[in-house]
Amino acid sequence: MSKSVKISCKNLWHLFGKGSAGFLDKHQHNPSEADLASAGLIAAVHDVSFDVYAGEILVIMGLSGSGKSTLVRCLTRLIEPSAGQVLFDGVDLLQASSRSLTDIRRRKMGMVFQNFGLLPHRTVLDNIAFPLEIQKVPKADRLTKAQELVATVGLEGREHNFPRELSGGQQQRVGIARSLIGECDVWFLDEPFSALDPLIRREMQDEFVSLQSRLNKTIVFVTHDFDEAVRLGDRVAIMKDGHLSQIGTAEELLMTPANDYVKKFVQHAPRAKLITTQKIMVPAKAGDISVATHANAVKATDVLEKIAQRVIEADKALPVVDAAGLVVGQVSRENLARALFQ
Ligand SMILES: Nc1ncnc2c1ncn2[C@@H]1O[C@H](COP(=O)(O)OP(=O)(O)OP(=O)(O)O)[C@@H](O)[C@H]1O
Repeated sequence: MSKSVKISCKNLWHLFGKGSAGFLDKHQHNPSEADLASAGLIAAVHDVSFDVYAGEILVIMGLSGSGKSTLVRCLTRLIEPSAGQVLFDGVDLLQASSRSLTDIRRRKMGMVFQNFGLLPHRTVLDNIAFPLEIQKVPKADRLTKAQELVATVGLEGREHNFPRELSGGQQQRVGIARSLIGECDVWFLDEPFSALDPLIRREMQDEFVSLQSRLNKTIVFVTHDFDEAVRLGDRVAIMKDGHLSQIGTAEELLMTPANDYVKKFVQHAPRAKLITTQKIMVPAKAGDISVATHANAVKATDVLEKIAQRVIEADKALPVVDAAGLVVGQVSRENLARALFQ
C-alpha cells in the first residue's frame, strides 16, 4: 500500500540577510557557498525537498544552527521561504492568500514550541481553551473541550492554577493540550522537551508516544537529541548547514549513512534495538526458499536484541523466516557480532 503524502516540500530555500530577494534567480537557484558568503547571506534552508507521510512522526534533527527551526517555520509559513513549494494536502501554502493560510493554520496545524508560550494571566483551562476562543466557539463548548484535554494530558486538579504555579513539565503539558484543541491534522513540535530535566523529559517522551498511539496525527518533531529522535520518530531527517543530509528510518541511517556527519550522529545509537535481522542475515538463494521446519527459526523483522540469545546459544546458523513462515535466509553468531560491533 502506498503511503499518502500529507506535506510535500520541494526545493525549499530560506536565506537570511539583506539582498536575499532576487539572489536565487540571479544564481539560477544554484549558488555556490562562495556566492552566498560574498553576498553576506545565510542559507538556513538550502534547497530542501522531502515528503511527510500521513500518520508518521518525522523527526528533524541536526546540530545547533543547522536550520531545523527555520525549516519547520517555513513548512507552516511562519517564516516566508525565499523559494520553493510547500504542498499541504496538495495545496501550495506559498500561493495561499493570508486568509486561507490563517484558516489552514487554525484548523489543520497544531504547534508547540520550546518556550511553551503560555498566557501568564490565564488559568490552565483558559490557556488550553484559548485557540477556540479565537475561533469564537461558545464559552461552554470550549471549556468542555478544554476539560477533556486536561484529562488527556494528566493535569486534573490543576485546571484553575496559573502557569507560574506549575512545574516546567506541567507547563509543557498545557502547551501540548492547547496545541491539540483545534483537532489539527498535523502537529509541529520544535524542541518541546528540551527545557525539561532528563527524568521528566523521558516521562514526557513516553506520554507523547502513548498520546500519539491514540491520536494518530501526522507529526513533525524537531530535536537535536538522537536518542529522542530514535525513541519517537518513524523516520529521521538530518540537517547540516541548511542542507538535508539524509532522511530515513533510524535503521537506514545506521546501516547506510550518507556521509560522516550522519555517521557521527548514529555512532552511539542502540544498534541492537534498531537493526532488524533481515539487514544482517545471509539471504537464501531464490530457488532455496522453503517452508520453515526448524523450531528455532527467527523472524526477519525481529530486532537483534530479540534474537541475540538464541543465536549465541545455537551451535550453527539459525534459519530466518518471513511473515509467511518461509525461510528467507540464515543468521550466525558472526553476522550478529559484526552488526553489533562494527
Ligand atoms: N533571524 C535571523 N537572522 C539571521 N540569521 C538567522 C536568523 N535566525 C536564524 N539564523 C541563522 O540561520 C541558521 C539556522 O538557524 P536555525 O535557528 O534554523 O537552526 P536550528 O538548527 O534550529 O538551531 P538550534 O538547534 O540552535 O535552535 C543559523 O546559522 C542561524 O544563525
